[in-house]
Amino acid sequence: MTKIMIAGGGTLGSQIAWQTAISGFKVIVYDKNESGLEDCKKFHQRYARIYMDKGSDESQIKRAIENLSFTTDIQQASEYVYLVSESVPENPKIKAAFYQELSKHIDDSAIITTNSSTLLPSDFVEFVSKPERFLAMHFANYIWQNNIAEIMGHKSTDASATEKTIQFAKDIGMVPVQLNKEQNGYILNSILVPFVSSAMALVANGVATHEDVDKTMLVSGFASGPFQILDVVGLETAYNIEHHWGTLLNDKQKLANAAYVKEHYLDKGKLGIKTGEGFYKYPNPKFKDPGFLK
Ligand SMILES: NC(=O)c1ccc[n+]([C@@H]2O[C@H](COP(=O)([O-])OP(=O)(O)OC[C@H]3O[C@@H](n4cnc5c(N)ncnc54)[C@H](O)[C@@H]3O)[C@@H](O)[C@H]2O)c1
Repeated sequence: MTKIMIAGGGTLGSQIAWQTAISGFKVIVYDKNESGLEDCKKFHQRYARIYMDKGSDESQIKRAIENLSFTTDIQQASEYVYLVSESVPENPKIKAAFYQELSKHIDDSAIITTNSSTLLPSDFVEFVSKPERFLAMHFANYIWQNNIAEIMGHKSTDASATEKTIQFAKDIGMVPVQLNKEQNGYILNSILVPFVSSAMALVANGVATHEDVDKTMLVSGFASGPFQILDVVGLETAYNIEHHWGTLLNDKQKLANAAYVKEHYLDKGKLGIKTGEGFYKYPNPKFKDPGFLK
């Protein structure tokens, strides 16, 4: 059976792993931290319930669980792998170190994909052993309903690696969209990141509360408010993006957004839905109150 390696078992890696396993592939989740693997297994219990609510039967759930294995050993994870999907933190140093380590163990025939939200495959090309088999395959949070896969190569990605990645995306139930050239943030995050970043600026600058920002967008016809989205994304990832791009572009507002999120949320262990609290408290966030939009 075709074996897929998911690197990083956090918010997105856990979802890609589950979706891949329930689609019939053997999946090994590699995480540097034992706690990352434990969290991943807990996320999977939640996804099992969500998928059953969406119509999966018990035998499909059982098969997904049987298809999944977990390790902190990158050498073991790399054996006989057809495709790697990387979801380690949105931090260039961490990703570069991961690719350097992976390159020591992975077979030359494997396709290697990054799920980075805003970085480019060409940022990491020097750290992978076979650049021609390296590209981005970017998923969206809540993979079971937001089933997009943005496929984006760099200048020397082989057409055959791209085609195989598109086929894999289809095989796991995604709608693949191929970009014509590299773009930080692909299509989705080229639009979404400025949206949530502007919302963070309003709150960090004391213009409005996060609740009033969300209320404004919801009453104006948006399906979700930016702070609802940020809690789903996870505030560590939001912080990493604002901090990285703020530093690189010398963008003081992005750095102020990052500092605000760190002080008020990360330092207090409030990382979003995954820890039960971010901008809102779960399972009964304020935006679910009947009077929220009044
Ligand atoms: N959260 C989202 O909504 C979202 C959506 C699309 C893409 N992404 C991208 O996916 C990637 C992961 O984001 P996330 O939100 O899942 O992060 P996360 O913080 O929830 O999970 C990261 C996981 O990686 C593990 N890890 C840390 N260093 C590692 C290493 N060197 N090797 C292996 N594992 C390591 C951590 O233990 C953790 O389990 C980022 O590049 C992010 O931009 C995130």
